[in-house]
This record gives sequence, structure tokens and C-alpha cells, in this order.
Amino acid sequence: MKTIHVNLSADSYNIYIGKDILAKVGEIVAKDKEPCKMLLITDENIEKIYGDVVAESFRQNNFDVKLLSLPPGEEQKNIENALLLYDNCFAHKLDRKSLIVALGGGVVGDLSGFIAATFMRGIPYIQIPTSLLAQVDSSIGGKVAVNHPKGKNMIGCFYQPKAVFIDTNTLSSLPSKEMVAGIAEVIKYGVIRDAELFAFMEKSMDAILQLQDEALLKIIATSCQIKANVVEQDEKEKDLRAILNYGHTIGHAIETVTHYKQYRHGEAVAIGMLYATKIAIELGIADTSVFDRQLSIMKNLGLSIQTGLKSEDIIKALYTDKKTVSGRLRFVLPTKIGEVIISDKVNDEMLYRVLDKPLLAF
Ligand SMILES: NC(=O)c1ccc[n+]([C@@H]2O[C@H](COP(=O)([O-])OP(=O)(O)OC[C@H]3O[C@@H](n4cnc5c(N)ncnc54)[C@H](O)[C@@H]3O)[C@@H](O)[C@H]2O)c1
Ligand SMILES: O=C(O)C(=O)C[C@@H](O)[C@H](O)[C@H](O)COP(=O)(O)O
Ligand SMILES: [Zn+2]
Repeated sequence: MKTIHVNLSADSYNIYIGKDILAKVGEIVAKDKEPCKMLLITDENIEKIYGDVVAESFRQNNFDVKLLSLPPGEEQKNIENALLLYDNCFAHKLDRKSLIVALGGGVVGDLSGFIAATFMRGIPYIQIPTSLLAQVDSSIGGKVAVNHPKGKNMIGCFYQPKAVFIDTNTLSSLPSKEMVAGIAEVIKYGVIRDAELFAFMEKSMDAILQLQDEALLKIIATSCQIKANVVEQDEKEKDLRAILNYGHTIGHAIETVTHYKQYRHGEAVAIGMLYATKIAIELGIADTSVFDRQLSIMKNLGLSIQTGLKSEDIIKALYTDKKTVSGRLRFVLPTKIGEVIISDKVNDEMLYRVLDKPLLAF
């Protein structure tokens, strides 16, 4: 089992990465935590496959487990489900020493973390991510939130988990479209921080999609390490952490405009990364190879790269982006593979110019 430490003073924690971890999680957690009341939150797809093994692993270590599963999907990451989960915290008599465990993709992770952060002003929680996206990104770093009809992740806070357990075996049941959506966030890490990771993806995509152990460990551990490094330097996104938002400004706008129903998060981010790169090329800070290399991986993965959405709807939604300061948009833009800058030089006129052209017509 590989361990990556996230160093955040009193809020530090470990990310454990390996195979066959699910059945052992209860035992590992019990080494540091007295048995207690526990709410295990998951979704219906994941409950069917992994609910019992995780619940049993905690029960065998004397945790008093209540399992609650929500329907799957991004639309479930809402304040109504947060209220439902608080009701369950009360019904199961959770107190400040109790434990919340998030077993699932990013939707379960973000929502469960939000409950843990806010119930009784904060109780401990653990992330057990089962999608690639959650393993490389959402389970780490403590951004927890629910969506609002006006914008993605608009109601939330920063609240770190006590530990993250990544069992790469869970990817064997992950539908391929979900795998591809997760790969989009790995492409993001390559573009913002790691040209070598990007090149690895260019040459090893077949091994990744075939879930070969070495390739999976490489992309998951490298992504976790990059995220840990960035979060350690800027936990609350004062500055540097905004680079993790590459592709998300337009990506989140696409998700909001389509009411969180039409695109997986990773799919919207992929389109957002291509548009951000087009903007960088328009500004003269990146050359076309930066676009072509990303496009080539995305085409290879079968990612759809057109939206058919109206530019004005996307631009309107952009202004609720959390990086906007005093009404000025701030974009994360690549200068080359492995390096990005944060720019406030992008105006509406340029956005219309870029968004009005189909991505492939450039
Ligand atoms: N907090 C953060 O830093 C952060 C980072 C990135 C993304 N996110 C959030 O994460 C969410 C997207 O996460 P996601 O892509 O995991 O989506 P998701 O949670 O909706 O999971 C995708 C689908 O895969 C299924 N699934 C998950 N693991 C499975 C498995 N092992 N086997 C079979 N089915 C499985 C789920 O049931 C669901 O249907 C978005 O809400 C996004 O905003 C948060
Ligand atoms: O952890 C971060 O910081 C990120 O930006 C990671 C993103 O992949 C993730 O989608 C995040 O939830 C977006 O954050 P937001 O603050 O723009 O909602
Ligand atoms: Zn994301």
C-alpha cells in the first residue's frame, strides 16, 4: 500500500492507495479511533457492489454503522439531500465524536463532507473514493459543497477528511464513460503542473483504460501528490490553488446552464480546458500544439467536444464563478504543457470570439 501524506498542521492526514483495501478500512481506522456511531453515506449503484464489505469491515471493529444511500447523479448534490442527511445524523444520534464515511464518487464525497463540516459545526469524516475522478481529485483537499441552481458548488466550505482510502480494485466496476470523465481531471494535472504525466498519458492510454496496475498507480499517485502539494501551499485558495480550477470556469458554466443533468463533471471540464487553451492562444501566450495535444487525447478517449450551447448563456453563468473578483473574470490559462497562469485579461468580446466558433473549426 502506498501512502501520501497531506501536511496541513493539525488537519494533516494520509491518503492510502492500494488494492483490496475496502475490507480492511475498519481495522485501519480502529487503530486511531475508538468505536463510535457512524453514518456510511453512499449511492445506490455503489451500495450494491461495495456497501456490505465496507459496512462489515467497520462493524467487525465495533462501529455502530448506519448505511444511507442516495440515488446516483450530479443532481443529487443539493441542499434538499443535505437536509435529509442531517435528519439521518439526528436519527442515528451522531455526536461530535461520531464518524461520517463517504463511500463513492465525487457527488457522495462532496455532499458527505459538507454534512460532516456543518453538522454540530464539524464532525470527523473519511473519504473512500470509488470513481477515478474521486480518487485523483475530489476526495483530497477538503473542498466540500452542494450545488445551487445559480452555480456549481456555491454552498460549501473547506473541511479536511481524517483519511482517504483509495482501493484501485473499485475501478473494475466503474462504467467506461465515468473512467473517461475521471481521466479529464488527470489531463488537467498534466497541463497545470506535470509535462511528464501528460506525456505518459499520451503514450499509455491503452494501459490506463485496461486498468493495468502500474499505469493506474502512476496516474493516481502522481495526481494525488500534485494535489497534496498545491493544497499544502494554499489550502483555502487564496492564490495558487486556483490552478486546480483549470478548465472549470467554462466547465462549471456548462454544468450550470444544463442544470447538472447533461454532462458529467469531467466531460464539462474537458471542454472547458479546450476553450481555456483557445483563449490562451488568442492572447498569444500559448501555441497551437498545447491545444492539439489535449484534443488528441480527448478524441482518443471519445470525449465529446462540442456543446451546442449559446455563448451568451455560458458567459452569463461565468460571472458566478468563485474566482471572479469585483465582477472581473479570472481564467486559468496554459502557457505550455505543464505550466499555467491566472489571468484577468479575458473580456466578454474575446469570450464571444472564442465561444462562437466550434472548437474544431479553429
Ligand atoms: N471536492 C473537490 O475537490 C472536487 C474535485 C473534482 C470534482 N468534484 C465533484 O465531484 C463530482 C463528480 O464526481 P464523479 O465523477 O465521481 O461523479 P459521481 O459521484 O456522480 O459518480 C459517477 C457515477 O459512477 C458511479 N460509480 C462511482 N464509483 C463506482 C464504481 N466503483 N463502480 C460502479 N459505479 C461507480 C456512481 O454511482 C455514479 O453513477 C462533481 O460533483 C464535482 O463537482 C469535487
Ligand atoms: O480542489 C480544488 O481546488 C479544485 O478546484 C478541484 C476541482 O477539480 C473541483 O472540481 C472543485 O470542486 C472545483 O472547485 P470550485 O471551488 O471551483 O467549486
Ligand atoms: Zn473538477
